[in-house]
Amino acid sequence: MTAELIDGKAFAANLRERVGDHAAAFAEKAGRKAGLAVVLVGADAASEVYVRSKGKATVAANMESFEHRLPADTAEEDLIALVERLNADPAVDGILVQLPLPGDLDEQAVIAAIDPGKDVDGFHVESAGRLMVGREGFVPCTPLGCIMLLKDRHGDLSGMNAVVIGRSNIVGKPMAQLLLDANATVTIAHSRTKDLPEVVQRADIVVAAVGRAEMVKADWLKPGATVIDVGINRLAPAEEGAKGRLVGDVDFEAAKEVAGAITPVPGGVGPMTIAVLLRNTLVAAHMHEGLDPPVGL
Ligand SMILES: Nc1nc(=O)c2c([nH]1)NC[C@@H]1CN(c3ccc(C(=O)N[C@@H](CCC(=O)O)C(=O)O)cc3)C=[N+]21
Repeated sequence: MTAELIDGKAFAANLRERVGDHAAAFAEKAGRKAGLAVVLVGADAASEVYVRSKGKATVAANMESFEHRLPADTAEEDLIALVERLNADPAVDGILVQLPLPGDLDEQAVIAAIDPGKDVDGFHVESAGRLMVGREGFVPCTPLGCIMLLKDRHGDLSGMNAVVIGRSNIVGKPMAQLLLDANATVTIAHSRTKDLPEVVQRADIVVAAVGRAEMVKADWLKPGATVIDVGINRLAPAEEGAKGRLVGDVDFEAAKEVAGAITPVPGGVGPMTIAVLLRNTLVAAHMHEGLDPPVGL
């Protein structure tokens, strides 16, 4: 058996297209475009790539992109002062501070400075709290993208056994909450979990978000399971000067012979993250203008 590929890239392109249409309508109504500010501290090469592709996708979706690049040795108070300026700027609907932050900048302190109404990453404690208690708020982009893919494939997730591997604040924990809200039976596994293969064996849905290349093996999977691979790991290049291959947290080649459906890396969850970021920004813009957020995005 060969698993169906879950084409996150195509799903994301479709979502970006719909966001773009709604964003054009928003600009007509509001007399301004929705705006996303991205703050990059330091010059991490991978972060540069993400920030550039976010900027391009933002403009392509009829929104305004504001990029702020600060040196790696920026003082925390200066970074927070920038966030506060963006909070006060009516052209900015969403603020994303690219993580991880270099040096000993306190990520929690910086995120806490973001106006929760502009927290399109969903990383603020207010956003996390709202998600946990079931109130409206911004949901982190990667897990929201994953649940969109799962609902698209399965419709109703009620009663399904879901195993989330990883317990980060940005993926594992919100992912588990979203699955719980969808009435799945949820297990969160992590580095201290005993007999992970046995835990994964019971799962109808596996979400792998550990950040370890090809860690999840095919023979752990229940045949027919749906596998969402959040990992983006670059393997060491075979030859000098070459770029290493990008792989997920799942041993894809073997897993696709057991799974019912699986996301590839690249082209799976990654593109969804950016599409959902644009979606969240457009929702924020509607709220800032007192307009009803677009339905069905
Ligand atoms: N505050 C904050 N918010 C973030 O959302 C955030 C962040 N910090 N820091 C870095 C991570 C990483 N991230 C990705 C987004 C898109 C792809 C993506 O589109 N990946 C492509 C491949 C890209 C490639 O070739 O490197 C894919 O999977 O097909 C990957 C990773 C958002 N992040």
